[in-house]
Amino acid sequence: MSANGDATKPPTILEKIYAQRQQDVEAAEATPGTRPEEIDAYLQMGLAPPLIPLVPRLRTNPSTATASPSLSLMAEIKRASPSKGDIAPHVNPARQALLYAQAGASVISVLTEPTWFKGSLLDMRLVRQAIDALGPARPAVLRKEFIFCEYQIAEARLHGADTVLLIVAMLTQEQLARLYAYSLSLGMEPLVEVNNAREMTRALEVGAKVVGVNNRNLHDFSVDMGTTSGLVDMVRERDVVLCALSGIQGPEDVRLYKEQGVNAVLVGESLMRAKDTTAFIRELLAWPGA
Ligand SMILES: O=C(O)c1ccccc1NCC(=O)[C@H](O)[C@H](O)COP(=O)(O)O
Repeated sequence: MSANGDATKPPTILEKIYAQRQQDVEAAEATPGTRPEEIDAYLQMGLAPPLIPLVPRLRTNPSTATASPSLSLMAEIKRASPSKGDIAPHVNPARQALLYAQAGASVISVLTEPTWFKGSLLDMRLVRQAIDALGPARPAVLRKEFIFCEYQIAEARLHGADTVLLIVAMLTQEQLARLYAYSLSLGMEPLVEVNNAREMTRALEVGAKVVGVNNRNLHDFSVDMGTTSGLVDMVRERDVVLCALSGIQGPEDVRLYKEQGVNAVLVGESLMRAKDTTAFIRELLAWPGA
């Protein structure tokens, strides 16, 4: 990842996370049992659990049959974050995922970064195991990570992810195209995250079918809910699922996005802090009978 272009400036949070994750991945790749060739061997043995495809899953939710347009929920397991510190450090991710799934979430997003978000691959694996009991209508599992290499994608697939996050701001166009293609080769349509028109153009150039616009600027933490609204026109005539990510706090945010043609919302902190998760999801999405 290129630094912020000025060696005299302190690194941004995204640059710090990226540097730490590089060290973490190097350590995992050097550890007997989790070396890249071992992960590949497990995948080739068919040990990764079966996938469900992301796009059809995102096009289905409790209001699909009745409401037009309808909007899907990507519900996040988020123990902590760099901007807010601890949010729900002691959450049981499997139980939380079941609550999300039973309330109608199409995707469960699991932050697996340990240092700032207190997440892990074990959290994601437990989420997958818990929702497997729901059968083929289960939500898809998203590995929410800072991905820069094939290893992290292979690891995600082995541990039960149906999709992975690719953050355009972290990757060169060559890396983005390569990792997008690699994820597809494992059967996973990635969620490609952008924050401005230039990044949206890059996501569309590699053929992304699911694009998330992050309302949070990952360099300075500022949240601008208009970021997603400002990019809707770039995908209006395309076969792209457009998702609004970050900062969503209540039904008014969701209603506006739905009117503007946004297809899904990804919600973390406000879901983790909700006293009654199911009631909050009902209120947020206004799904009939959900
Ligand atoms: O949440 C942060 O503080 C953060 C900081 C730096 C990089 C990524 C960050 N969050 C990851 C996410 O994308 C959010 O967890 C996700 O969009 C949900 O956001 P929210 O609903 O605002 O919790």
